[in-house]
Order: sequence, then C-alpha cells, then structure tokens
Amino acid sequence: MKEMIMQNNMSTTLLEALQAMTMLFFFVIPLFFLFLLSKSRRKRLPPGPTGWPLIGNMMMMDQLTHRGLAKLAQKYGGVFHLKMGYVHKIVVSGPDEARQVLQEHDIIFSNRPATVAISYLTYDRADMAFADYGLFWRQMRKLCVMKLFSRKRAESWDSVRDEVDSMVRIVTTNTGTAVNLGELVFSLTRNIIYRAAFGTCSEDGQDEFIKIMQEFSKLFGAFNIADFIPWLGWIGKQSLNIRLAKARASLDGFIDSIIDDHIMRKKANVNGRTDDGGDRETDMVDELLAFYSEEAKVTESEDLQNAIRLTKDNIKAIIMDVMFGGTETVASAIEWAMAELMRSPDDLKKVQQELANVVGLNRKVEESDFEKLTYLKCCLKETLRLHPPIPLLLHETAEESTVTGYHIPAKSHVIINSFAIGRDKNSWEDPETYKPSRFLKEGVPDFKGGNFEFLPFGSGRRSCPGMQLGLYALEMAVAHLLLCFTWELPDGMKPSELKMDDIFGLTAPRANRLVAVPSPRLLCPLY
Ligand code: HEM
Repeated sequence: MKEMIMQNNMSTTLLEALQAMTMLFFFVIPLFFLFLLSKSRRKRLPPGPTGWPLIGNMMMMDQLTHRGLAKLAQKYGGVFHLKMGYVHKIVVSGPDEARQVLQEHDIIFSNRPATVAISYLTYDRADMAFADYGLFWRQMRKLCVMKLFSRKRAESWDSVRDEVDSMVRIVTTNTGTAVNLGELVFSLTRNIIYRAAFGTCSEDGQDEFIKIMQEFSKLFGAFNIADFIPWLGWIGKQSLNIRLAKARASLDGFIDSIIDDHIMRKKANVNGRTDDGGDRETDMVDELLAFYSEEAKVTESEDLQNAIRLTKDNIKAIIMDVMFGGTETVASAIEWAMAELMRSPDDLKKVQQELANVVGLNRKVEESDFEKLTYLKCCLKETLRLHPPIPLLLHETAEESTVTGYHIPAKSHVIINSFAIGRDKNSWEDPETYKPSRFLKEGVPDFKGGNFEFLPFGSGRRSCPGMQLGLYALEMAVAHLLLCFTWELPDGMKPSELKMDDIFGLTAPRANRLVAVPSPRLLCPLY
C-alpha cells in the first residue's frame, strides 16, 4: 500500500515536471524569443537624456539654446533626441549628420515647425519662411528670389549703399567720442530693409514698425504649453490669444495702409513715377502687388505670372519674413565682425592695411574692390563661423526617416545647431579661437558650396535666399567703417577685456552693445 502511494506520488511529480517543461518549451521560451526579436526590431531613436512620463524632457527647456544644446551634444553625440511633451526634438550637431539631413534626405527634412503663435502671426503660414515644403513654398520662393532678392533688383542694393553712406556721415560727426556701434548698425540694417520694402525712410513709421516687430519677436519665442501638450492648451489661452490678436491688428493697421496706398498709385497708373513726374524707385510692395489678387492661387506653371496670385495677407507675411530675415541677422554679423577685430589688433591692422592698398584713402569702397579684399573676407567668414547669426536652423520631418541609422519619427522638430557645427573640434583646428588666416589655406570649407562644417546660411532647399544681399550689406558696412576710421575701445579698455557674451533669441547678438571711439582716417573729406 505504502509503495503504491509512493509510486502514485512519484508519477504525479513526474507529470507536473513534464507539464512545466512543456509550458517552458511551448510558451515561455518562444515568448522570450519573441520579446527579444521585437526589441531588436523596435526602431531605435537617437540617444538622449531620459524623460519623465508625459512631459518628457520639458524640465530641460532652458537648455534649448545653441550653447546648451552644444553641451548636450558633447555627451550624446552628433544626433540626439529630446521629448518635449508629445513632440520629438532631434538635435543635429555634427557635419556628417547635417549632410544627411540637408542633402541626403533633404525633401523629408524641409518642412518648418510652427507654433500656435507663429501660425497665427504669419496669417496661417501665408509667407515663405514658415510655409511647409511643397508647391506653394516652391513658387513663393521662386517669386522672392527672382523679384525681391535678386541682384537685378538694383533698388535694394542702392539702399545698402545710401544707408552705409548715412551711417558713415553720423560717425564722422562723432569722431573722438564713444559711439554705440551696436545701436548704429542695428538702425543701419533696419533702414536698409525698411527702405527696400516700403520705398521710404520715414522715422515715425519706422518707430511704430519696430515696436510691432519687437512684440512679434517676443510672441514667436513665448512658451505655450499647447505647442507640446495640445490638450493642456486651455492654460493661459485667453491672455495669449488677446496678445496675438492685438499684435496682428497693429501689423494690419500699419501695412494695410501702405499696401492700399501702393494699390491706389498703381490704379492711377503713376506707378514708377513720383507726383512731380520724376522716376520713383519700385519697392518690394510694388513688386509683390504685381501678383496681387483677392484670392490666393498657386499652380505648377513655369511662368511666374501664371504660377502664383497673392492676397494682402501673403504680402504682409512676406514683408515680415524680409524684416525678420534681413535686419537682425546682418546687424549682428557686422557688430560681431567689428568686435572680433577690436579684440584682435593684429588682424585689424592687416585688414586696414589691405583696404588702404586696394581702395586707397581718398575714395569710397566699390563692389568691384571686394574680390581683392581677401583678408577682409577671411575675417567675415571667421566671424560667421564663430557667431552664425541664426545659430539654430529649425526644420520638421514630413515623414519618418533615419539619420546615422537612428529612427527619426514623422513630424519631428529637427534642430541643426550651426553654432556647434562651426566649432566642431573634428572639423576645425583650435575651433574656439578667432583665426581669420585659416581661410587663406586651400581646401578650408566655405559656406557657398556643399560643405556641412560651416552653415551660416544653411544649405539646400531651405537655405537663405537673401545671402547675396546680406553679404553685400555686411561687406559694405564693415569695409567702410574700417576704411574711414581707426577705432579704439573706450576708457582705455584693453582688447582682451572686451566681453564676448551672446544672448539667445531668433538670432544670437552680443549681450553688450559694442562701444568704440572712432578717429578720421581718410585723406580727404568724402562725406
Ligand atoms: C548675414 C546675413 C544673413 C544670414 C547669416 C542668414 C542666415 C539664414 C539662415 C541660416 C536661414 C535658415 C536656413 C535653414 O533653415 O536651413 C535663413 C533663411 C532665410 N533668410 Fe537669411 N540670412 C541673412 C540675411 C538675409 C537677408 C538679407 C534676407 C532678406 C532680405 C534673408 C531672408 C531669409 C528668408 C526669407 C529665409 C527663409 C527661407 C525659407 O524658409 O525658404 N536673410 N537665413
């Protein structure tokens, strides 16, 4: 009996062991392998700091500056990932990764991210800079490049010359005293663009317009939770909407009257002539009105006139693009160029000697002089390398893609850190040092070709359409400031004491305005 019970117990244990083994072979092990397989197949996002549930890395919001992101790139590499609420942010900080984004997969990466504020202030992306890549953007860009920024539009180039002359005149009357060069060059570029856009330089109008632009700029950068977690959009919605509506109403009030005035002149058939019958320069509003219609239209046509019709909202939005794209960028480049030279007296001496040799001290700089002003060009390139006026290029993916093997989801916000790329230690020797002579060497990257180590104007489809005009204004302004004056820092300040901090916004200008004391240098009065 005892034996029978023991035998029974043994067979039960054996049965249980068999059942356990069957479970293991047929369920647990296959499940384990399935798990491993799915893990290996799961798309691998680029590395990055671990985030919190729902908010992701939103606590790191203050690090989303060109310097903060460059620091994170040292830890996580040339492409890394952050999650801000529901939004994937992909940060590109290496030249090879930038090449993949801007060249290899450029169509996928050519959209622009737009916040609630940006969409509202650009009349639902009726402009070029914030329009997504597609037919509308393509025809709009063609129009802007051919009609607004081209070298053929001599009026814009003339306004650069005239306004540089006015600036030199102001400095001439202030020689021997400390001049706020920063303020001066900011008003120079505002005058250039304002005149190129509206054909006038009225100071009252400009003051009002600058205030409107400043409010736009603040709203573009304002934090709004709806941009990251849409269902929390009710927080602060009312006050933001009031500010947005007020800002756009001021712009409407300001530009509508200018547009109406231009339309009236066009109807009266006096376009191109002043009231007294003389020639009137055509401005950007005139150029855009040639495409005006009550309803917007865009077609595939090769012929520009059939390709696109613009409403007043389109015209207003494009004018804002030009104002934002062309003022702070050029002004901050001129101010940084002068500051770097003030801190590097040997380079300053070399450039001034070159100007004296090529131009002489008894005439103004001509456009044809620039090809011989080699060292000046090196100094400007070195400035743009260390201080790219737009330090972060903002793109968005139209569909999912990959960068260096990592998965990039559709609708990711892609930040190309041009500031970090210009200081990449694998691409540049002694990257933090201002050394213009590096550009004298053969094979050093330039921003005009397909080099991804140096991206002050971006590269590919969304690169800067105003580059030629911007460079012309930069070269003209710096060349005249250095040809016509010698410069000293105020109050006996030594070059090494000049502060070089920047601030982060749409552009990265100097944190402290550059102040310097000019002395006359020309041999005869030209101004
Ligand atoms: C030193 C001067 C300038 C610099 C460094 C500069 C730089 C840039 C950069 C980096 C971009 C973005 C590229 C990208 O997202 O990949 C850009 C775009 C743009 N820039 Fe400039 N820019 C300058 C002058 C100008 C001027 C003078 C204008 C117009 C008068 C202008 C109009 C624009 C516009 C409209 C865009 C948007 C293009 C698009 O989205 O298709 N820029 N610029």
